[in-house]
Amino acid sequence: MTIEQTYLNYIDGKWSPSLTGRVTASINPANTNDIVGYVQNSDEADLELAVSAANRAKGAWRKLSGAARGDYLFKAANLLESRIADIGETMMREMGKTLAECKGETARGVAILRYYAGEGMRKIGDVIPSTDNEAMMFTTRVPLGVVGVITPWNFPVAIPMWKMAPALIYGNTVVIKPAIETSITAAKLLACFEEAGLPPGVINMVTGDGAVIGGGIARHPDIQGITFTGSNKVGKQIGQTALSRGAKFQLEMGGKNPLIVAEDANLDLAVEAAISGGLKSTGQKCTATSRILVHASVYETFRTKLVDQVKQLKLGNGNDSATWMGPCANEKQRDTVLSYINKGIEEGASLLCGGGIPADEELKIGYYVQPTVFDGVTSNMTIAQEEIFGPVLALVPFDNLEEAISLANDVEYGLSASIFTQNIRNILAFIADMDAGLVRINAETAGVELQAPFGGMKQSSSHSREQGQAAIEFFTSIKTVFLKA
Ligand SMILES: NC(=O)C1=CN([C@@H]2O[C@H](COP(=O)(O)OP(=O)(O)OC[C@H]3O[C@@H](n4cnc5c(N)ncnc54)[C@H](O)[C@@H]3O)[C@@H](O)[C@H]2O)C=CC1
Ligand SMILES: O=C(O)CCC(=O)C(=O)O
Repeated sequence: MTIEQTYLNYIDGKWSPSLTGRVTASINPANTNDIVGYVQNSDEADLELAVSAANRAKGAWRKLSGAARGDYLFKAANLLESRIADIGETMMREMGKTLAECKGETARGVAILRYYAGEGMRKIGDVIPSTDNEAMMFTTRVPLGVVGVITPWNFPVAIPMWKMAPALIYGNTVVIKPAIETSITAAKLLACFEEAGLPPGVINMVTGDGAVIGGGIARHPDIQGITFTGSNKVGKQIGQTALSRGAKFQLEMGGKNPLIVAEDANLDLAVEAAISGGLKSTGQKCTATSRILVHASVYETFRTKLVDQVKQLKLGNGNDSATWMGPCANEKQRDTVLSYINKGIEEGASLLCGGGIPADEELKIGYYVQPTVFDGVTSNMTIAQEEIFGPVLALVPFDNLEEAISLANDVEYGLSASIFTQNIRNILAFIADMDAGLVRINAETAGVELQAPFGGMKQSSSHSREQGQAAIEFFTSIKTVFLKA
């Protein structure tokens, strides 16, 4: 059904096959008969070439003005904008979310690029009064050098962009290892930078196995900074490896995000937010809602409305405009989600809807899981504690807001959290006491804005922040200058 193309690594300004001679198929999770293309299954020798190229390019790139680097990013943004349809479709075929979501995310990639292109013209330091009145003291910022970017499959454009664009604008060169599942989408992003004329070696891509190429990035002595989004397990390994050799690292990892529905909430809006925040992208967002804490007085009404609407969600291939929810992104993810559902049942939660693979014959060719809602979930259950990364919602009742916030905080994660209420006291208590890097009032837990800092508390991140102007903190070092005639 497709003309399968082979996509290459991008190293030192050239597209090249891996030295291994091996490729891996990128499979459409909505239809496993559809091979999107083949990507390079590289090894450390390929990574070595990419790091050497980035190392050679870094001196000239950092010497350019921020405005000159910004011009390249503006050009890449225009190219990406002109390819939203193609890149959105490629993303949809590689990881399964709906075409509308994929095109929307690609447009978000354009906006991220333009935002950071503009950053090239903004201030990078402060003047600080010296105790010596004949001296001048100020800060400036310098790039780290070569930055390794390790990205997941759930946001194949936005996450690489919000890491690569600030890395580049602040004067670093880049070696990216995208998730193997979405490496063709990544190759199409790299083509935008190539055609924007970025000098050879400034941006490089090596595709392959996580432990080999991602692990190689973490270990490589010529990579000064590593930025990662993905699982806690891998993030922690990368952090430890980077720390042991003194490299800077930034980790964005999991979430177990609560949505609190207070007794005065607008229940229709809260249901809409629970469905959109919990089930869009098949629940595969680190900001996805996974626990819904509902005041006892509105619990039954909320539960009925929620389940009625979840039952109506249409599953299918993201290329069908009637589809609301696509498949899980890969077989392993589908199996993980199913094993969490089974665990929920074993541990005594009641299944209200969903709970398995859909029966529809046409969905048998993909990694689909029914949108699932559990009732009677208590905080000690696995499904209330661990990140599922799938279309599973757990309902938990509460009697007062203090109890709700305490339940909401009773997990190892602290990424995002929402409350639906009209009560200013509730809102203020939630803002003050909720342990999350992103707190949202009368809005769903997912959906971050590119101009604002993003990151989590507790086990959700390495306590750094990405996006907006916060990105400068990771991608540069401060140099304090004391100047006297
Ligand atoms: N925070 C988020 O947005 C994401 C969270 N996850 C969580 O992780 C779970 C597993 O998903 P995976 O795709 O397997 O995540 P993962 O953490 O294995 O993969 C993320 C990235 O790290 C790379 N990687 C894998 N092993 C590595 C290693 N040893 N050293 C360096 N890099 C390595 C992968 O190739 C990919 O590029 C999901 O079920 C979900 O809970 C997954 C993707 C995104
Ligand atoms: O909610 C969003 O837009 C961002 C989510 C995210 O960063 C993630 O899932 O990794």
